[in-house]
Amino acid sequence: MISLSCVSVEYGDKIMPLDDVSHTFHTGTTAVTGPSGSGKSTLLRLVAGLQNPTAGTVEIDGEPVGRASWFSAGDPRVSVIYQDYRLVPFLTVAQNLSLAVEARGAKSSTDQIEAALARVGLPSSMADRLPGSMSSGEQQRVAIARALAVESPVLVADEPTGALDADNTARITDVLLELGQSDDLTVIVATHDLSVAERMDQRINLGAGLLVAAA
Ligand SMILES: Nc1ncnc2c1ncn2[C@@H]1O[C@H](COP(=O)(O)OP(=O)(O)OP(=O)(O)O)[C@@H](O)[C@H]1O
Repeated sequence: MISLSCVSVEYGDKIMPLDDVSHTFHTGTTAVTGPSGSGKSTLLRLVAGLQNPTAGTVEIDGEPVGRASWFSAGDPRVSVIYQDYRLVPFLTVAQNLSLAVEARGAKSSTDQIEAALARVGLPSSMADRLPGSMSSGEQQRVAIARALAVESPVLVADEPTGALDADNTARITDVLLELGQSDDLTVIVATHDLSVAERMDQRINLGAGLLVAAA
């Protein structure tokens, strides 16, 4: 359970995308929608511990999210998935996953990497491919597998289908839904795509600094 209590974020020039927002995210998938600039990415960064709120608190299971600093890669309980995948282009799929695991101070194994790939529907034969030789949808699956390999209970995905066609959007949405339903993960997805948002278990909408639960 992720709790935001009275959270505000103010940037310079009095830009205040989040103004005294409180919300609880439960296991399963939640879509965060709202117009461009409404604070969706800001909200995800707060949950991931990549940015501190100006006011208020963010907690995961009652423990504060790690304070963001130049020395921190964010809260280890949270993995971030980006629209542009952010895979290291000169490392194989397996090496990309190992790097993420080892950056968190753990040891990676072939079994663990193949299991993470299988959970997103990729065969182990893809482990030795370079990202550039894969389709956009496959690269996004690798990025999700990387997030799974580090075994974080929380996934935040910032426009994960923004660069994908309709078929791949549907497939990646299937993967995220499956992770929320069968793996008991808390998955928060910022999206402009209402076809993605509609399929999530819960939806919230941001606008004018406020957060409104959506149907
Ligand atoms: N580091 C920053 N410094 C100053 N202003 C910022 C910073 N980061 C975000 N903002 C501003 O805060 C507001 C919210 O930005 P954010 O990226 O969270 O919105 P968003 O809903 O994710 O937008 P989009 O859908 O276009 O990605 C915007 O007006 C943005 O310009």
